[in-house]
Amino acid sequence: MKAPENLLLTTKEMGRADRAAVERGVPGAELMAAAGLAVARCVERRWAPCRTLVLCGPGNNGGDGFVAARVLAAAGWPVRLLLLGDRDALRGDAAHHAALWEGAVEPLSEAAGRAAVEDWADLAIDALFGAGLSRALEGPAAAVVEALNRKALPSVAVDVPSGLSGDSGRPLGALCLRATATVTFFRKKPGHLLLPGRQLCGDLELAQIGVPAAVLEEIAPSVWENAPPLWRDRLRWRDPASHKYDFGHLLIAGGRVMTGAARLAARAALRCGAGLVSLAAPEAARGTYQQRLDSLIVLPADTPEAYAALLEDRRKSALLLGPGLGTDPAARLQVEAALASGRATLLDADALTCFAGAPQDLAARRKGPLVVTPHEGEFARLFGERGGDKLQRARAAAAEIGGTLVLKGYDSVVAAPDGRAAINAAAPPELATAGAGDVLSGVIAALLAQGLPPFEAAAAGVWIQGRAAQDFGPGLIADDIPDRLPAVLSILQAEGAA
Ligand SMILES: NC(=O)C1=CN([C@@H]2O[C@H](COP(=O)(O)OP(=O)(O)OC[C@H]3O[C@@H](n4cnc5c(N)ncnc54)[C@H](O)[C@@H]3O)[C@@H](O)[C@H]2O)[C@@H](O)CC1
Ligand SMILES: Nc1ncnc2c1ncn2[C@@H]1O[C@H](COP(=O)(O)OP(=O)(O)O)[C@@H](O)[C@H]1O
Ligand SMILES: [K+]
Repeated sequence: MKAPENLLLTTKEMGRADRAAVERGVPGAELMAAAGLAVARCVERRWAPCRTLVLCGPGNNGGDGFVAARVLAAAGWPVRLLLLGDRDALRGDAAHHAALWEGAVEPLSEAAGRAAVEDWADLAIDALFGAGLSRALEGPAAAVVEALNRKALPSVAVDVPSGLSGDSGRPLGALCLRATATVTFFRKKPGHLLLPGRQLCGDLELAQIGVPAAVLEEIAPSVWENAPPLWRDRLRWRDPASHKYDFGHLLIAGGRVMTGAARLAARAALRCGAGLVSLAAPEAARGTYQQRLDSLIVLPADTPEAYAALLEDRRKSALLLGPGLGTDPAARLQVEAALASGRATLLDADALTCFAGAPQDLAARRKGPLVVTPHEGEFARLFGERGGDKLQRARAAAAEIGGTLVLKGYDSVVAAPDGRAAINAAAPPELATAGAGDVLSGVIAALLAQGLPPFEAAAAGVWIQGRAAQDFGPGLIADDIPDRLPAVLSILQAEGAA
């Protein structure tokens, strides 16, 4: 299985992993002991001993809390433990570890929870609900989470902050803990990476607790955190025998007015290793396109027919349309010609708007590999308002158009039509600037031109663009990104060779 270390598990899949581990002879109580120990170690690493309130729920998340409380108390920390529900109602491994806790078990009522937070605790461990949360927080759990958030008390959440869905990254009701840190086990969940979950988790730590990686084979999950192991071996590097045509020829369609967008894409594509980059443009704009980028080939395309004629050269291995293209009928005809050519095609921005409200038309015209890169606004324009979380919407839309879809943002989702998906968690918010998406489209299109399959090209492109913008800080503009791409590529090349 590809990149198993980056796989994300839904809460249901994590439950299966847990059961599969037990079936393979790893006792559940040991998994819980390791989970609680990891939580305690996280606390010890981050804070000096201080008054620590452990909030335990009625399920196994609470069981982890009992273990963490025991470890910290044994190390001399002042610990109070408040339990939601009846101690006698605890089952299985949670009951086992509760029995090993020698301190007091105080009932968690609304008043007791609030008072402990307001008058006593320096720090809280949230072991109320994890994967088993099935509805909005209410009663004492809601009251204590509300008090924690109001006081902004430092907190470590076990598995997920209570109130959050580990699958969607959204709170199940109005309330969710805003944790300082979250410790999760075996593999991350989509809700740890999707917004707002990623921010509600605070710093995320992943702990290995003894679940054997082999259980992943029977579960066969298909969602990953986007990272190089998923696609690094597909990247192409030059060697002494290399010829520019080995690295593909990308053709970008340039519009008449917004010429900066396609220029940004072209510069990024050249920096990302495409052997040749050509830009087809109407006469009025050709001079502008040629400025400041001598390695770009500018070709005449005054009509959709002239553009289509350029596609007869079979060496053009990928097509990019959208940035600055315009949305007039001629633009739509150009996009149709590209789709009909069967060439690997990336559609962004205006090229997607040409199919507003009619994704079925796009799907019907597609003859070859396709990547589309909408932001939320373009997504809504193309597909209409859709329900579901970001991951669900991206996967459904990708299946519908038969192409790979990148739903952009801080938590970009890359979804393939076969159900594979990657969630990106390595993009700085400074990318929220005009033209950053044009750079992304150039990066992905360059990888398509070099022969990467659409899902890998899109996932790699999203990661590479994010990394190139990392650590720049305030003031980043899209023009800064292309020239920072080579450094990212050098690192990837070195890692691949290692
Ligand atoms: N590999 C694993 O899966 C492991 C899981 N462990 C822990 O086990 C947790 C999952 O345990 P559970 O499945 O028991 O689930 P939880 O402990 O998250 O919660 C389940 C319980 O809460 C109740 N409940 C759900 N929503 C409620 C609400 N809004 N108000 C009141 N009660 C509510 C349910 O009826 C059930 O009794 C994980 O999050 C993790 O912390 C660890 O013990 C280690 C191993
Ligand atoms: N808050 C954010 N954090 C991280 N990345 C972001 C954020 N907002 C936007 N981006 C990224 O910046 C790029 C913006 O693309 P887009 O909205 O198409 O802009 P434009 O059309 O101006 O180029 C995308 O790669 C997107 O994922
Ligand atoms: K929790």
